[in-house]
Order: sequence, then C-alpha cells, then structure tokens
Amino acid sequence: GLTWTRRAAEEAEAVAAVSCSGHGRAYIDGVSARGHPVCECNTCYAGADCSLLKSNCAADADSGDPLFLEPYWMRHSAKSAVVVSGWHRMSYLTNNGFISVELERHIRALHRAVGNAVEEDKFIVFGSGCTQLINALVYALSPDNATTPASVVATAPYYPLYKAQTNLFDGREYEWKGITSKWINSSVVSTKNFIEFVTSPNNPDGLLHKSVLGVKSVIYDHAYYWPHFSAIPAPADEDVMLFSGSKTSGHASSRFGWALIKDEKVYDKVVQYMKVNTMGVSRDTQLRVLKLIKVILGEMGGGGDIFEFGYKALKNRWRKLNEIVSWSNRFSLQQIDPQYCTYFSKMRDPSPAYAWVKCEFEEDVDCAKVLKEAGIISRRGTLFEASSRYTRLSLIKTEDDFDLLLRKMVAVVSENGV
Ligand SMILES: C=C(NCc1c(COP(=O)(O)O)cnc(C)c1O)C(=O)O
Repeated sequence: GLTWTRRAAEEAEAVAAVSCSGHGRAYIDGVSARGHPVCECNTCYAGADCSLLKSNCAADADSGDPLFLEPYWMRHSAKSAVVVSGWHRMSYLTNNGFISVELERHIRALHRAVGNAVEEDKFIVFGSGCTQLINALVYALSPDNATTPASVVATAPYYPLYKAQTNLFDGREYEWKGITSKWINSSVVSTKNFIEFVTSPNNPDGLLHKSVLGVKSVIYDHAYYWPHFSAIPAPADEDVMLFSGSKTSGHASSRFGWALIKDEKVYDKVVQYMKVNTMGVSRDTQLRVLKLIKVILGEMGGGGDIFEFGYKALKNRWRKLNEIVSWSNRFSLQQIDPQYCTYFSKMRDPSPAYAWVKCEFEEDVDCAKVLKEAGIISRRGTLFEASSRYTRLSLIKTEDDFDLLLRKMVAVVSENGV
C-alpha cells in the first residue's frame, strides 16, 4: 500500500474537492484562510465560493489563456496526476541538450500520431514556452560577426512578441525590420540575411500561411497547428518549426515548448543559447508534460481524445458567435474555408483560437474601443500592426469567460437592431 506518497495524495484530493461553485478553483499552492484553500474565481465571479456574478463586469477576451481544456483534465484526473518526490532529479547535470529522453520520445510519437509534423529528420530542443525559443532561434539563425545584423520580419497581422523580443534582445547580430510587404519586391532580400517569422495557423486570424519572402531562414510558429484549432491537411515539414505545450494540452503555466530543427549547426546554437540562458527547462515541468502527453496518446482515437474534445468545444463556440454576429452588419469575422483534416479523416469547419473582428460601420474606426464600451476587453488590431478597425477576441478561455462574452456581444449587436 501507499506509504510516503499518501499525504501528498490526500492534500491534492482535498483541494480538488473544493468546488468553488464551478466558477473558480482552489490550488494546493493557493492562499488559505483558516486552514482552508481559498477559491480563485473566474473573471466577474466573487465570494468565498465564487458563486456571486459581479454586475457590470467586463468580459475579458484579451489573452489566449487556453483554459477551455481545463474540464478535459478534470475528467482525466486519475491518469494525468503526478506525485513529485522531494528528491526528484535535483542535479543540474542531464543528458545532451537538457532534455528528457522519454519526453523527446513521446513528443516525436505525438507528432507521428497526429500527423502535424515530420519529426524523423529533425533535432528537438525544449524551451520554457516556445516564447524562449523564439529569440533562441533568431540568435541561432543570425550570422556570426556579420557586417550588418540580420533583418527580422513578419507578415502583418503578426504575433507582437516577435517584434517585442527582437527589439528587447537587440543583439548586434539581428534587428527588427518590420513587415514583409515592405520587402516583397526588394532586391536587398536576396543578399542580406533575412529571418522571416511565419505563424501557421496565424495569430490573430487563424489562417494557414507559408513564407512570402522565400528567404533562407524562416521560423514556422506552429503553436496552433493542432486539431483543436485547425484542419491538418498535411504534416508540416519545414527546417525550423515551433510548438507550444500551452496550445497542445492547455498548460500555459507549465512554460513548455519545443522546436524541431533540421540543420545541426542551428540546433547546436540553440542548445548553446539554452545552456547560457537558463541551463535548460525545469525537469519538474518535463516530468509533468511527459505524463500529460502519455494521456493524450493513450486516449487518442477513443472517447477521451483531447483533440475531439477541443475541436467540439471550439466548433460549438464558433457556431454561437457566428450566429450572433450574423444578426447585424456592424461586425464581421475572418472567413476560413472548411478543409479536409487528415487527423479526423473528414472535412471540418474552422475553429481557430481567436476571432479577428472587423468593425464595418464607417464611424467605428476604433473597434477595440467600440467593444470596450460594450463591456468587452479585446486585443486591439494595431498591436498586430493591423488597422484599428480590427480587434481580437480570445475564444479559448473558460466557459464562464465565453458565456460573458456572448452576453455582451448579444447586447451590442441588438442595440443596433439592424
Ligand atoms: C497566448 C497568446 N499567444 C501565445 C503564443 C505563443 C506562446 O507560446 P508559449 O509556448 O506559451 O510560450 C507562441 N506563438 C504564438 C503564435 C502564440 O500565439 C496570445 O496571443 O494571447
């Protein structure tokens, strides 16, 4: 029978038993009041048990916080829990590239099973979120002691972090050089070192993209190239591909991502970056992610398939949002064609993580402001270097967040009654 793990198990189950009225949750490392863990409530909910809905509280559709997958893990609690002993892997020392051999093996098996990437001829590196690998790759793809720094670019609308990191870490080997449309016909592109970011499916609009500049160094960010969010027409097979645990299993706070890299020299430079930057990724995190991926693989194709769960949840949310937006011509959403998905072996509707909303009325030039006045917090289009007529809504937060968003959308669409 259980011995030293019993207390950890009892502690975890006691916290899990705190319901928080279904509008929040308690955590083992949460604040406790009089010896009891305190409920941490979803946006707009309050009270000791999160049962109170605040009036006039704005729906927060700003961040891509992937909590839509939390109910999946609560349903698979017994298989997805891990007890971490007090002495689990205390050493700095580890195998090549600071990565768990078992976790690498399972990630490669996941890509083969989902069919979303060719991993066989690629090296793999882990990062604290794929966020950490974004600059690691810009560094690795930049020329050593070149006379001019590499020019880093992306196609608008693009994920703002690419620009923010490149400018923040502005080493002399690289600098941010704006959007690809500025360079599309420039003769400079063929000679100068360009590094192009391609996000596919894209954040914010969910469209599948390919490189537009045709340069040597392209970083394909496939954070959303999973069946939750997109059809998988074929396995991606690029020289540099990024994936994120945040969007694969929904565990954004575990800060785990990985890169598949074809060229060994680029791989070596990224490993060197990881060594100098943080000496690898937490082994506690790697242990947990290994357990999560084992569940995903074990449930695949059956009733507990996470991609079925995720796609069904997001397809349902899109159906409701499309219905409400169709009641008026004030707003429009990005149009993505249904596409054949090799994972589900069928044609499937789009279910991207974000709604890319356009305000169509002449006077509504600041779409984020229009929605804010309607009690909806969105991520303004100018952050993605798009027009202020656009703004982004996250559809991957909690069910409470989505319900609140819908209520506010019904109100703002109905007020025009058109
Ligand atoms: C959470 C959000 N973005 C996460 C993200 C990330 C971050 O992934 P991490 O593995 O969580 O660090 C990387 N790439 C793209 C294209 C992303 O959209 C957001 O845009 O709200």
